[in-house]
Amino acid sequence: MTTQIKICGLSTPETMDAAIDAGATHVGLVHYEKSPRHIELEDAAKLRRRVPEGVKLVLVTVAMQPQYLARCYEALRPDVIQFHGSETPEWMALVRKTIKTETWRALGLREAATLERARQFEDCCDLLLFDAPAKSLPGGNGVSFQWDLLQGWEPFMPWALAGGLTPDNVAAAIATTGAPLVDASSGLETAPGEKSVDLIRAFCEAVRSA
Ligand SMILES: O=C(O)c1ccccc1NCC(=O)[C@H](O)[C@H](O)COP(=O)(O)O
Repeated sequence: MTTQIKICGLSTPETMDAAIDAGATHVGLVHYEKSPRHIELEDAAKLRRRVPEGVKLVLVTVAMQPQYLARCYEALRPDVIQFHGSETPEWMALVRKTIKTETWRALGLREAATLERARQFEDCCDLLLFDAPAKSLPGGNGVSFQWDLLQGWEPFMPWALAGGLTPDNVAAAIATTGAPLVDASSGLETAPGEKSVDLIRAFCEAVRSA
């Protein structure tokens, strides 16, 4: 099974095109003002138009208010809404019912117990994104977590791996966890929020070679 690739935190046409050309299956836009990858809706809508059929646009949100989430959805029509804040299963189920789009729940994986607690999201989202626990930001911190926490875990729903992934460590991450989808952001940047075309290409190549 080919590992799927999400390049997250894109903000320019050049890097969006590079991610798509390099074979990313998912491209992420962060709409969260505290992030160095924050993109305004107007600019996000322009990038949305560069995403072809077959590549999924992921809108990354953090505890967004309902009305504003609806406005963002209308502006971007993302294929996936990623919840990266403290959104509850009830809230996510409501969104999924109302907006009828694929939803992902990001979870900071610090201990094995989190994998059990994750079952509460089984019926209210389509995928669990295991990331490093929140630090200065809810996500996008460029920090890996203990991948061996996932060894022996029997997935009860689709899942993905994030947190500190780079072209140099992603093969080991896949070998350790068997992740069906890998998600990277900071590790593909030369400065906070500045994605590198070369690092995007190298990451996608490293996943394909893993
Ligand atoms: O990327 C951000 O700045 C961000 C800010 C707030 C919430 C989520 C954010 N990113 C979500 C992602 O899916 C990242 O790709 C994921 O956390 C991995 O990031 P990194 O460790 O930098 O590769």
